[in-house]
Amino acid sequence: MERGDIVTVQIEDMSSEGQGIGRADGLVIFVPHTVVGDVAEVRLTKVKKRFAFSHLKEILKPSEYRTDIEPCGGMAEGCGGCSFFPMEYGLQLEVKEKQIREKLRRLAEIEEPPLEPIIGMEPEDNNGLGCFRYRNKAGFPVSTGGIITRKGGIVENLGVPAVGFYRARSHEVVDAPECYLQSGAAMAAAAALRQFMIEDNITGWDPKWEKGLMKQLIVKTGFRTGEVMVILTINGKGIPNMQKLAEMLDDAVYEAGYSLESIVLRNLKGEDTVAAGKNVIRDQIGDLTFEISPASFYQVNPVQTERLYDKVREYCGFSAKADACDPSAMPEALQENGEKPVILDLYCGVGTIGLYCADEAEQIIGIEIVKDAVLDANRNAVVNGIVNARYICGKAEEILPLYAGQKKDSGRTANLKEDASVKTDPNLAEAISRASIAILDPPRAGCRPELLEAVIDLGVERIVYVSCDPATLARDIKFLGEHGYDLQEATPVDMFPHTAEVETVALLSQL
Ligand SMILES: C[S@@+](CC[C@H](N)C(=O)[O-])C[C@H]1O[C@@H](n2cnc3c(N)ncnc32)[C@H](O)[C@@H]1O
Repeated sequence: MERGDIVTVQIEDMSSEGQGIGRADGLVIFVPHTVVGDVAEVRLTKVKKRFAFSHLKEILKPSEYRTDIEPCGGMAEGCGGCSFFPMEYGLQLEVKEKQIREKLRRLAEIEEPPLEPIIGMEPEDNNGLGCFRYRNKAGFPVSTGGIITRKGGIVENLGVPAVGFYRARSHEVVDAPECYLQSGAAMAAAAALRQFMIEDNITGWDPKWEKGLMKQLIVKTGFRTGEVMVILTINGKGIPNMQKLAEMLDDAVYEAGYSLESIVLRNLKGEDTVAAGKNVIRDQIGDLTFEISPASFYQVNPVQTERLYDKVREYCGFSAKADACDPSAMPEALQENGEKPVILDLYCGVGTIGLYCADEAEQIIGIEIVKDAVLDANRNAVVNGIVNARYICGKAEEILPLYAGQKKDSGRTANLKEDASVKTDPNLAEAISRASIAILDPPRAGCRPELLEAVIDLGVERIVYVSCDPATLARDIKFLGEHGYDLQEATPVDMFPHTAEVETVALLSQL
């Protein structure tokens, strides 16, 4: 078969990027915008030895698993964000669970992975919106279809402002007056910015010439507090008529039922300046309050975050948040004397997971690379009256090995590994040497081997691994398995309905 051939395929499976997978003439064929059970006519666009990519020409027979919900305006325009949207939500969950099982089989080499059923969203979640409008963070790229520089240096827009999303597999910005995933506050702020750009003839970022003012709008919403932060990434020092924009954003967010608490300008180097209001917004998870800075990570699906963190508590050996610690579920060494464990919260962000478990810990020690997030984490401990949490700013894979090295070399302190830039604190070193639980929640790339080796050297009893990429999770589980930590159980949590993304929490312990 070759490029340009027209082929009929039955879709049998889904790829981790959300494309349908069919077979013809011994070739695996990836087909966008299809669902398991569809029969589709496709044109091959790239043909390799074993697989081919294709363009969907026509659905000849629709799958029974197709949703009957109309796509939103953005999707109709080609927004590539919701690749799982055509599938009924129940099938989305099945596909995600299957993908994790297969990754654990293939990459972690576990024949029968101990995988629990995926935790999906319920129809009554999110004030009855179920698995829609669940996101508390929206990032809208901005464009005016390019810009042109006239004689005399006057810069003009070539098109009208689009505040939206990238077209699938491209950097073209698609305007999206509607999106099924974003909060009302995010969509209202996007509409206000679009209107302001039209009225005040503001230029949009043009990547070709690296010119134009407005590059990106980010809206963070505290679902439990209603507080909203708007971050505008701009190519310049300020926005002409900023006061007018601030008022338009404030009115729009208020009308949507939220409260605009902060407007931040971010330059192209990623440096933030508060243009109006506060430098943080607040939100709540369970009975705890969190302050979140512009640059800090915060989980995007608040309903599922509580379920995710409750699963983390369960895997740490703690019972549900409101109940007392269940001693029979605690790490063995701690069961005898009823001691509480020292918990490492690695890649801790604003401290959420560790602080959520702090009532059952002797001490929480968090490590995080983003300085503002570490400052947030320290304040969040204080805001919640938590006194047993400490935070270190730096790369987890550099900091933890320094401390783990001390435990390994104990008795030979003269030979301690020392890094000129990072001084180890003897009190922290003593606490870290007694850590019995390590919570790992790395970015998509997973953990560096140096970090995993340090966790292994510390000899913790439990590793609770929270992952947003099943492939790197499976790779790290394999590594940990080779060093004495067995996968006991894993639970997928659907943090990102309608997209191909999925979160997993895994419990590993020593053999
Ligand atoms: C997936 S987030 C998890 C944050 C937090 N546990 C939560 O639930 O909100 C990953 C965090 O790791 C941080 N990070 C990324 N690379 C890191 C590194 N090498 N060392 C420490 N932290 C890192 C990011 O800034 C981010 O806050």
